[in-house]
Order: sequence, then structure tokens, then C-alpha cells
Amino acid sequence: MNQSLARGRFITFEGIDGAGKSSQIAAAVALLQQRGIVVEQSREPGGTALGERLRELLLHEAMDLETEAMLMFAARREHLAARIEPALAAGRWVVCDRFSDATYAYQVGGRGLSAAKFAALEQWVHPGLQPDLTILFDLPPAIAAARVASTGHAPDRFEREQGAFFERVRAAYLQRAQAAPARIRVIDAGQTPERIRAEVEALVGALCPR
Ligand SMILES: Nc1ncnc2c1ncn2[C@@H]1O[C@H](COP(=O)(O)OP(=O)(O)OP(=O)(O)O)[C@@H](O)[C@H]1O
Ligand SMILES: Cc1cn([C@H]2C[C@H](O)[C@@H](COP(=O)(O)O)O2)c(=O)[nH]c1=O
Repeated sequence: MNQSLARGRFITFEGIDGAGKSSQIAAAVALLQQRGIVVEQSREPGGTALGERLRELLLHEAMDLETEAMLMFAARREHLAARIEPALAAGRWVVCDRFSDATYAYQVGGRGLSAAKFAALEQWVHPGLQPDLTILFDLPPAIAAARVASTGHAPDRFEREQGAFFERVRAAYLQRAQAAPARIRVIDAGQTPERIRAEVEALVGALCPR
């Protein structure tokens, strides 16, 4: 009998800097593991040795907008080829802190990259592949900025942007969610961590019923 292995699921977390997604990713991974699922946790830009080197440049070196967009997608191509695609094909699940929705929100929405150039890069780098579920943490930029400041770490090139930049990023995320409502589920990130965790667990749990 031909017993083909079920493909793994791909879950991404998105939101403006400081929205609180990192705090919740561990809970989602723990829930999946409790249900016997083998999970790989990763992040973008990053997730591979080369991707992490590109991350350093992207977060700390000034560069042209189109260079920035292409480097985000170069890191993503490496991540897909080296980790995401092999994991999914082997039946493992991948939980990733950001993916291409972030490029749409930050580079197209925030910085003004042409949407056609974004679509061409997306089609080149991952034709036919989108996450099975994207959880978007939605929060007013002023609250997110206060959260970032409270961490006390030195802000990177994106975190140093002004409120108006994050208003555009937030609007682009919400526009993207409106265009793909079954995939991108919006959470009010202004709630308590406990309420958010319950919503995250309900969304992730629905993909893997007990
Ligand atoms: N629901 C919440 N209410 C209040 N504070 C929160 C909440 N969630 C997270 N925080 C705090 O906000 C700060 C930023 O959280 P976190 O690092 O999870 O955000 P993030 O979305 O991953 O940000 P970044 O994308 O910049 O890494 C942390 O100090 C965290 O403890
Ligand atoms: C994938 C991706 C990321 N960014 C930005 C968004 C954040 O400011 C940083 C990553 O930092 P995080 O704290 O790990 O979330 O990179 C982007 O502008 N475009 C992208 O495609």
C-alpha cells in the first residue's frame, strides 16, 4: 500500500515591532508538541546561517529600498530551500516569526516599494506556497513603541522608525488580512497576554484537532 506522508503545516506570526508575537510563539509551539506534532520554530529574516548574516545587515545597515526587499527575499529563498520546504515535505510543522506578509507590510506599505515588484518577487521565490495560517497581532503603534522601549534593548533600524511609518505598516497588514481572511487571522494585541494566548491556542489548535 502506498502510505504517503502527510505534509506538515506552515504557521506564521506577524505584526508591527512590539506587538507581542514573540511572547506567544513559544505557547503555540508547546501546544503543537503536546499534541505529538514535530515542530520547527524559526524566524525571518534569518532561520539559516546565511539568513542570520543577512539579518544582521538588514537590521543594522542603511540601504536602498529595493536592495532591502531583494535581501529579504534572498534570505527567504535560502530559508525555504534549506529548512521550510524539507521540513514540510517530511511532515514536520514550521512555526515562523514573520514571512512574506512582513515584506508587504514593511517594504510596500511602510517604505513604498511597488506592489508589482513585491508580487513578482513573491511569485519567483515561493510560487504557490503561502502559510496555512497567519496570526496577525494588531496594535496601535504608540502602544507597540512603548512596549519596545520597555524592553531596554538598543533599537534596530526598523524599530527607530517614526509612528507614521508603523501606521502605514499596520494599515498594509490589515489590508493584506482583508484580502485573505481565511488565512490571516487578526488578534487584538492590546489584550492581556493570557487572553491573547487563549486566542492563539484556539487558532493553532483548530489546525490539529485532538
Ligand atoms: N499583551 C501584552 N501586554 C503587555 N505587554 C506585552 C504583551 N505582550 C508582550 N508584551 C511585552 O512587550 C514587549 C515586546 O513583546 P515581544 O518581544 O513579544 O514583541 P514582538 O512583536 O515579538 O516584537 P518584535 O517584532 O520587535 O520582536 C515585551 O517586553 C513583552 O513582555
Ligand atoms: C521578514 C521581514 C522583516 N522585516 C523587519 C520587521 C522587523 O522590524 C525586523 C525583524 O525583527 P523581529 O524583531 O525579529 O521581528 O525586520 C521587514 O521589514 N521585512 C520583512 O520581510
